[in-house]
Amino acid sequence: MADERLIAALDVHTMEDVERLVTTLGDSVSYYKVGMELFYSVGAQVVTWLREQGKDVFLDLKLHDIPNTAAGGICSMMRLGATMLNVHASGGYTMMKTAAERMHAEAEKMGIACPKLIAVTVLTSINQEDWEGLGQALQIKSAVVRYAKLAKKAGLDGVVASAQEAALIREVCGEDFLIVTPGIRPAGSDVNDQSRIATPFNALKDGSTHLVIGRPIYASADPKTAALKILEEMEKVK
Ligand SMILES: O=C(O)c1cc(=O)[nH]c(=O)n1[C@@H]1O[C@H](COP(=O)(O)O)[C@@H](O)[C@H]1O
Repeated sequence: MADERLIAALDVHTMEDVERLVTTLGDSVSYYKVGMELFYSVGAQVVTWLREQGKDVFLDLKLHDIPNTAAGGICSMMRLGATMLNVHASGGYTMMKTAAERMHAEAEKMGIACPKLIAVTVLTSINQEDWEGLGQALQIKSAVVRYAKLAKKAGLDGVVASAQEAALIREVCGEDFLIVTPGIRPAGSDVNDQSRIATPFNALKDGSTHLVIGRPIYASADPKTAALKILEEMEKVK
């Protein structure tokens, strides 16, 4: 049966691929992530279709712009009916706060449920070397916690962060804060382009509330069995 903590990433670019994967996974997955590859290819119809199948949708378009533009983009995404949306925390406190306030006001005006708004901290593909190459002086962990605190202060519901920072974020941002974690790799699977990775078990144990998992499921020869194995591992942390 589905576990709402699992968000399967639909990193494909046709509706046929989406329909095939969602049908194959059936009741085992109830929450999907639509990212830029799919959204830029097929548009809003994928969100509508997933909602019609009774699925929750994390619309991951990682907005990063001036406050007015990012807030307008978030409101447009909200009108599509997604469950969760995101911006980059590096867009700054004012951008995050403006986006959250406008989203809440617009949801109230429309009389619809407000989606969760979360902030991407430091991408899970970034390692310490990449990070220093950007001229960043803080350790990645310290930067992630700083971004998480800013996101919380700005009124966001949580962050995207690796499992390696989850325990610290939980300590600083409290129990209700969402920690959505990509870079999940079951033991023995390919790391691909990720850097700060963890197994499903360790991520949940360290405080992640949701696991975003792409290739270990959709690129597997048998996606349903891969998902069921991950769900079995997740069951061990309740
Ligand atoms: O916002 C995201 O979802 C995200 C943030 C991040 O820091 N790292 C990251 O991998 N992601 C997304 O999570 C998914 C991970 O996919 P896999 O590496 O294939 O499991 C991809 O769709 C990424 O776009």
